[in-house]
Amino acid sequence: MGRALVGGMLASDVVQADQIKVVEPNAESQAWWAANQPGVALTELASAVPASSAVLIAVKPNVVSKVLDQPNGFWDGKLVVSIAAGVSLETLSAGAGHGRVVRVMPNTPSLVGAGASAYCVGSEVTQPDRQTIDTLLGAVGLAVEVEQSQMDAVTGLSGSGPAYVCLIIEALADGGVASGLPRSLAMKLATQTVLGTAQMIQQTGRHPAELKDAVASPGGTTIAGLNALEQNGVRGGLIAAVNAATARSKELG
Ligand SMILES: NC(=O)C1=CN([C@@H]2O[C@H](COP(=O)(O)OP(=O)(O)OC[C@H]3O[C@@H](n4cnc5c(N)ncnc54)[C@H](O)[C@@H]3O)[C@@H](O)[C@H]2O)C=CC1
Ligand SMILES: O=C(O)[C@@H]1CCC=N1
Repeated sequence: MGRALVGGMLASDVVQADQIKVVEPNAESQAWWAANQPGVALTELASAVPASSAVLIAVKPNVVSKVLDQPNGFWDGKLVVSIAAGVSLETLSAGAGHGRVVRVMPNTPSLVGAGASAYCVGSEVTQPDRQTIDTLLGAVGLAVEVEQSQMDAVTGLSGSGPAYVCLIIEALADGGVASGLPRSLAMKLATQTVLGTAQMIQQTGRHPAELKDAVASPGGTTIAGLNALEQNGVRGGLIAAVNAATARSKELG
């Protein structure tokens, strides 16, 4: 996720590579950064943080406290931003030793500038800090401020959502193959159908139910397909997916 965010921010020109330092202990991942983002410096936490105004923590949730556990005063004056699922503002504040902390839930389409991020802020976050966050996240897609109480549900919906949509696209393509289309054509058509439908909903502002009804001719093909979806519980399955991921985000916290 850190790669997607940095990649999207660099592509949008909102930051330059020489403004970013990456701390990454894993050798394979270091090699990825060197090969794919050669302008970004790889360094250690002890030298990166004192030279920076803001820090983005993009490690697994159970590693956040370990990263924050540094000598007294280490995080003073730094805007500390975490994207870890379930890790609360209170945990971030306790670790950083101050309330200038931000909890973000981004998603992977940030890599192509089409992300959806929601964030909530700690007690000492200033208006300019908010603008910094809006600028950085806004450069890679939609950025909205929410209440912390909404963060687990955001995680279950938009944070995990790209995986659900990938599964749906893959399954649509499988259906095309099952019905006789070559794999590459089926994948192209499935992907463009999901992209185009999302754009149509966004640009027309019309309710998905209305746009769905407009596709379904009486006695036609679409209503036969919709009937199969309802019989197989697709609607309930997606609702259950968001609920399960929301519950897991609560557990991680
Ligand atoms: N993958 C996703 O779509 C999303 C992930 N997130 C959050 O982003 C965080 C990272 O998730 P992923 O990118 O999926 O995991 P990942 O395992 O791909 O990335 C974590 C990275 O942290 C590095 N790391 C481990 N210990 C470290 C340390 N002490 N200092 C610096 N780096 C260290 C690892 O080597 C690895 O490269 C998680 O907290 C997750 O909840 C949030 C939104 C979406
Ligand atoms: O699966 C996860 O835990 C992370 C958080 C949201 C998306 N990926």
